[in-house]
Amino acid sequence: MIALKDIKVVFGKGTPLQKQALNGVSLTIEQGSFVTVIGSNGAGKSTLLGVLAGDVLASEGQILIGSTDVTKVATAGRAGLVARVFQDPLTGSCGALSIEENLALAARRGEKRGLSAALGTKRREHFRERIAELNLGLENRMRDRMDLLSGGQRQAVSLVMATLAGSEVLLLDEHTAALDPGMAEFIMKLTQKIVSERKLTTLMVTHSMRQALDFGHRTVMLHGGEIVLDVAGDNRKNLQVEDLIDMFRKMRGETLDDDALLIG
Ligand SMILES: Nc1ncnc2c1ncn2[C@@H]1O[C@H](COP(=O)(O)OP(=O)(O)OP(=O)(O)O)[C@@H](O)[C@H]1O
Repeated sequence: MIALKDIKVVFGKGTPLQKQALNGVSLTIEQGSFVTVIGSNGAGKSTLLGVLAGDVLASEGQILIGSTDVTKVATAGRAGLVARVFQDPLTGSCGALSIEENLALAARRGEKRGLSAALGTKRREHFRERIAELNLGLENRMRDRMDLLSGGQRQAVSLVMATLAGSEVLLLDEHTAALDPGMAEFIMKLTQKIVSERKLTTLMVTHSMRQALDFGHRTVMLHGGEIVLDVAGDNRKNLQVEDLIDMFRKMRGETLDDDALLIG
């Protein structure tokens, strides 16, 4: 379970560039629930994921993950609680390390022991099995450097990495946006499988209205650092992509001439 209570985030406080990125966001997400997060550029989506991951500290408010108050806990202190996959496949894994070394590091998140202790024969076999489940043939390339993989292969490995430390919360920051349509579809199927099998509490930021409605249990729209839409159940089932695009138009007070981008 995640609970955000009246979260405010101000960047550059007291400077001419002061920006209120989140303005009183309250959100409770049940264990195992999958929430899609939409909103126009600058709405506060990445900041919302940032306050959950700990790399942005809230100026006001309280954050609970399970029963732990993490409001003042920085990223390293939340590593075993929260996993994150980024838009850029190069972020979140180390290109100079092999697939199995990256997996070993991910499995050790939140712990202090080194890499060599993490790569015993049993663990190597376990990692190999997890990677074989992807059906991408990467189990035969466990000692290849990560930077030899395609963007999609790397995102697939990143998703496996996100599950290894036993975190209950998964944050997905437009993690299919840089992939071709076929690979994006593969990664979304994999995401759904992992989230439901492991009952992960998940927030997925997306610019695709289709993705926002097709995946997960609930959709939240941010605008100007506030939640302006929060739908689940039948209300969400009855929503069409066009309805969301209309809402974007109204929020922005303008006509979108790039609707195709949002539909995709
Ligand atoms: N580190 C920072 N310093 C100053 N301002 C920031 C910082 N991070 C974000 N902002 C500002 O806070 C606001 C919210 O940004 P955020 O990145 O959360 O939006 P977003 O909804 O993720 O947008 P996008 O869809 O463009 O990624 C924006 O106005 C942004 O310029």
